[in-house]
Amino acid sequence: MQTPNIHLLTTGGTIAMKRDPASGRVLPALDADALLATVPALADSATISVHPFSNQPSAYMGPPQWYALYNKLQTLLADTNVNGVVISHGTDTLEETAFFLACCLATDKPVVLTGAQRHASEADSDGPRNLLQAVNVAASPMARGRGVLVVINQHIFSARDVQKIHTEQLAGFAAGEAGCLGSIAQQAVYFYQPPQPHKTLPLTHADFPRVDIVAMYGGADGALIDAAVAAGAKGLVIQALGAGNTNTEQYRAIASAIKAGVCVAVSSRVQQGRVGPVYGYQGGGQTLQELGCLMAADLSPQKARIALILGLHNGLSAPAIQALFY
Ligand SMILES: NC(=O)C[C@H](N)C(=O)O
Repeated sequence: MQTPNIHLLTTGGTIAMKRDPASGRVLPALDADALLATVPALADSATISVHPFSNQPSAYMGPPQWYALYNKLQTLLADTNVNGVVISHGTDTLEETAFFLACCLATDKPVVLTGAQRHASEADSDGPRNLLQAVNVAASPMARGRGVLVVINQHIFSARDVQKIHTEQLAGFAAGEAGCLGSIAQQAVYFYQPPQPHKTLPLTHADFPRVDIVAMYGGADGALIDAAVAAGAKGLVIQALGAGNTNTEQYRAIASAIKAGVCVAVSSRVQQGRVGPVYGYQGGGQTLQELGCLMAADLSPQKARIALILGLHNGLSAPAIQALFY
């Protein structure tokens, strides 16, 4: 059997960081070749070509970097000899990059993101194992047609549902009620469900509208919502309470944001479950929906923001953006 051809696109993150002995700081250290060299066993699984994209913390990723990554992936995936792509990435915003790409990359080939919770100078860093497992998934014919995947700690997640749930533990990612799509054991890849069809949105240009996330909390007022509108936000995601609730002060600020033409989506600070028009007191989800707010289903605020950015980027109507959240 022919060895699969996998492209490894390196972006940085803890997987490529080490503690600098002089300063004691954990900093980017491994370039793409050095990262590849941390896993000699990769050569048994695939023929790998490395593509350095960046070497930075994932906190430095955002729409311009996601767009550049998307363009790079379009080129790599067009190569008919390539079986799949692995992207090494910091874990802090890994789910955002994965979701952005999942929303717009139209490909049947596996695109798999991975990272590490422990940096490369820790004796028990999880980076090499995660990288090996990500390559095994990208090389697996069973991973085709499943969109963008995330592989961490022997689990395979969909980009839509995965979330970082622990700051340090190796089992730092989960997918809430949706659960994981599959797992890896002794290098063998298992999926628990058949691939689900999903739609993608084209990226037509490099401009992405400003969309801010504003949190609701006990005693919050509308000042940050007003500030986001004044800063030029075209969209806002409210990180609401519970099933999508705010208070009177935020309700009033949201009403004036909508009047000013800003598209407002409601998400929740609670990690699992959906938002909806449940409560009818002023600021409750029902009253926010009556104002014209969209309900971001079970998407986290950071993913609802990406869906909103892409919906506005494509000039979609409010109902079409609402449909994107599902
Ligand atoms: N574990 C990690 O990769 C965290 C790191 N700060 C990053 O996201 O770049």
